[in-house]
Amino acid sequence: MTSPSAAGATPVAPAAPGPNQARLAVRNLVKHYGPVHAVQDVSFTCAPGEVHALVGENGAGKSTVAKMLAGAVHPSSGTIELDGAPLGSGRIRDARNAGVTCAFQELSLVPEWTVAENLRLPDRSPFKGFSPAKASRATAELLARYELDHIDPAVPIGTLSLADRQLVEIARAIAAQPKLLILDEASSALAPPGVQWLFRRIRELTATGASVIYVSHRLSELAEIADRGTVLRDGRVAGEFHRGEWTDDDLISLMAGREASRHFPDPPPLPAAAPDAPVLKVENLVSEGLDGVSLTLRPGEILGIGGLQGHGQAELLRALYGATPAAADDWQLAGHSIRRLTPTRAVRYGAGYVPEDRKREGLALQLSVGENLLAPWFRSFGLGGKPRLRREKGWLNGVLASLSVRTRGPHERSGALSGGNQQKLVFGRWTDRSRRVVLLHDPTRGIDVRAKQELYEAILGLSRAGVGVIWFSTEVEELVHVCHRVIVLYQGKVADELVGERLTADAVVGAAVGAKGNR
Ligand SMILES: Nc1ncnc2c1ncn2[C@@H]1O[C@H](COP(=O)(O)OP(=O)(O)OP(=O)(O)O)[C@@H](O)[C@H]1O
Repeated sequence: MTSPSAAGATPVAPAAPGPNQARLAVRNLVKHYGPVHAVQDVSFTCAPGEVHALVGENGAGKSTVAKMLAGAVHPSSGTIELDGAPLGSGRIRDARNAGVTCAFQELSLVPEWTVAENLRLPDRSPFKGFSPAKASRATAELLARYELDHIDPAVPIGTLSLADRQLVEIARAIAAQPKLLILDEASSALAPPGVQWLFRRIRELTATGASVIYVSHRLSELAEIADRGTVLRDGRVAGEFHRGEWTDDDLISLMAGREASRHFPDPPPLPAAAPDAPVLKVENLVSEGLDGVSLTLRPGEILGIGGLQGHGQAELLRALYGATPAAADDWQLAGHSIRRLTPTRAVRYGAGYVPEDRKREGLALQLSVGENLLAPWFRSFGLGGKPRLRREKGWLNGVLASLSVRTRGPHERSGALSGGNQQKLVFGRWTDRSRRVVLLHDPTRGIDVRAKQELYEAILGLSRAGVGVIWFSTEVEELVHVCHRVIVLYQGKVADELVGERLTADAVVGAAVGAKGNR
């Protein structure tokens, strides 16, 4: 550890590399977007075979650095060198030709194209110039080589789960055999087995001498995979850390610029005996991917949904919101008997939904922050459905402040916000709007540690206000610590229900892989 500080990390930029050490050398990088100083004077290096992490709170500048390395954004000033040759022209093609590939959290795949077509996409793809039949065969071989043979090369990529799309995105970046691979929150949609899959791929790649830039909010992943890392705060380098020489609290404090730590708050107590009428009840719910799920949700209850992605969690939440057709023997939502549910009706009855894919389903990026927060109520604003932001100013500013959304205000275009701050908007629209049931699909995905804490508090706030919460999380710890009760889905069915002493991480993971718990 190079640090003189008690926190175990150096609060200054790393020294410039020796001439033959660095594969990647980033020096004094700066990016301004008009008045926004997204990245200021950032320097770091990455050696061949090294995994270098970039960490920081939402809006700290990680993605902007990643995009400059990938050629998607032109730096305002500073230099980027790969094996001594200049990068940073702001052209993706130049970066790719130099041997840089990337996988982003916000997927760059074309939903309507097949898996095979998407894998053929980048210029440096191994399938360039192949006939469709040959490309399809090559895709199947490539998927098999990367342990992804469960994915059909011939299906449109938009029909896959977010996790599978993420795996394809990563596979595509790796298949080009880059010198430098950039993974920007590429693991955020992956459950533990998917993350281990990714680590296997990274180790194979670094064994060939390739370097990896790894952006993630999941500190446990960094401990396992990162050799070194740079902490960004407000666009600047706040410190550097080395494998095995840091603790979660060190990094969190550096990211936040103050003493901070991660803890999981306990859910508020539920009235023990009073069996309030459930705010939601379904018996034998059947839909695509769901094979007869029954559950009840009490007012104020936080019900976690566990299981590996693809076992019906997304389908369950979508069905309960009326976003996909579903039928049940008995279905009650906030006192309404349901035969057929639509999202409009679900909102009217008091339901809210945070979808899996915030960019495709959750936000209209061209609309302002305020319009996105008010989107579910557009109809109630009368003709044209455009809300008057000024009239809603108090509520809007309250939501933005309570979730610490980094924005210049309700009028800012949502597309200009960092990914984590966009995610907060999708959640924020359901707070404090007389909801009875809120359905959450992995809402802390891509969110930094401090923001997670704020989101946990916001979820607890819903619970205290009597709102029933159904929360699917890929982070098992969240389910175990912050939920009252957890049901684990396996192959579209409830495999286990865990509560009290039985609610442990091992039990959730065991049920997720189909192991029989000891009842
Ligand atoms: N196209 C843009 N126009 C204006 N401002 C932008 C643009 N892209 C990013 N920013 C701003 O630059 C800052 C850094 O954003 P960036 O996306 O790099 O953060 P980040 O650390 O990757 O955050 P997250 O963890 O939430 O993804 C933020 O204040 C963001 O609002």
